[in-house]
Amino acid sequence: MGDQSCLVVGCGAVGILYTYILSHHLKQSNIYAVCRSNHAAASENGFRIDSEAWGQGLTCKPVVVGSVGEAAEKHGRAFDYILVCTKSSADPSQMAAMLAPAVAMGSTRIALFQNGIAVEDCYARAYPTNPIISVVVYVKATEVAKAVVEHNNVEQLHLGSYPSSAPSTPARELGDALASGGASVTVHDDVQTERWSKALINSVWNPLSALTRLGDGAFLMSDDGAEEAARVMMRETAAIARACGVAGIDDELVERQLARNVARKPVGQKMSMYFDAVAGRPMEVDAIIGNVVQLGEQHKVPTPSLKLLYLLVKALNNSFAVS
Ligand SMILES: NC(=O)C1=CN([C@@H]2O[C@H](COP(=O)(O)OP(=O)(O)OC[C@H]3O[C@@H](n4cnc5c(N)ncnc54)[C@H](OP(=O)(O)O)[C@@H]3O)[C@@H](O)[C@H]2O)C=CC1
Ligand SMILES: CC(C)(CO)C(=O)C(=O)O
Repeated sequence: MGDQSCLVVGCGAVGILYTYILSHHLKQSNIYAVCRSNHAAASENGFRIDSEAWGQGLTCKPVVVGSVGEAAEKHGRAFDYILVCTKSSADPSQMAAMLAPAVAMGSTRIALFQNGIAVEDCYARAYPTNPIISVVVYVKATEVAKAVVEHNNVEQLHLGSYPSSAPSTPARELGDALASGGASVTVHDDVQTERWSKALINSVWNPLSALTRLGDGAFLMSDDGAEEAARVMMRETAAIARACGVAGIDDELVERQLARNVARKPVGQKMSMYFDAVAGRPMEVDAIIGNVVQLGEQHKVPTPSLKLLYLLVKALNNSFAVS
């Protein structure tokens, strides 16, 4: 991948972390970063990361652009890789269409560094002959100032091709590049098990965090019935995963994931949806819970608790547009 080119779309917390990682492997002049609100700061100073895992004051200077079109024009040809690191709160089909000037049909590898379920679908539909790489991201990182990211010591990526029947080489090669830059990477033949394993957490705890404004531990302390309510919703997500044919998502895994929340009593962790909610920003409602509920309906899985959680968080999201 050394001489290859990469376009990063969505240069917030996750985009900046993995631009930095790739800058160890690719020439910085071959890495283009589409920046919006942090365009001025990134153009002037590049990206800066303070990480408990990797060190303080880390920097990299990709080619900063304001749009995908500008990137394609400056680069003069399509990119070998596109990393999509936006939140999937906007219409994903619009985001997929937006990539077009930078994509060589059939060859540009499009990697989605995003939370949620079925986030790959729009990209696979828009670019049916391109390799799509699904990336499940475990980090805790925040853009604390324009183009400056704070990252704790958690970092783990799970990669796989989408659909899982597609050739695994693109995911393996991107995995090798990220690992050689210092990321912790596991490449899977079927990454959907990892996606759904994380969805057990995100589909339940992100909406709970946004609606209650509590960390997971504090939610669990709020009532004797809180743990059972969370378990029921996580089990509903697991049942949908199984109905979709995803292996390894059983109630034992639900208990292992729930144990992490329980261990964080009495305060715990607030999820990304909480931070979007308090800022009144659009939340990743469809990707994180809406698509899960929809798949449940398609497969006729009864999910009364998860559906109620979805309706509540969707209404909260709508309130940001009207208030
Ligand atoms: N941060 C974390 O710890 C984790 C995040 N994730 C997931 O990773 C994904 C990215 O999250 P994160 O990095 O935190 O999000 P951020 O909000 O920090 O960054 C998103 C970036 O995307 C940019 N963006 C949005 N739309 C566009 C667009 N149309 N064109 C160009 N840029 C755009 C935003 O620009 P602007 O500032 O102008 O809005 C922002 O810079 C999400 O799916 C999230 O759920 C997963 C695990 C952990
Ligand atoms: C669960 C967590 C914190 C993991 O990174 C996350 O994905 C989120 O907050 O959306």
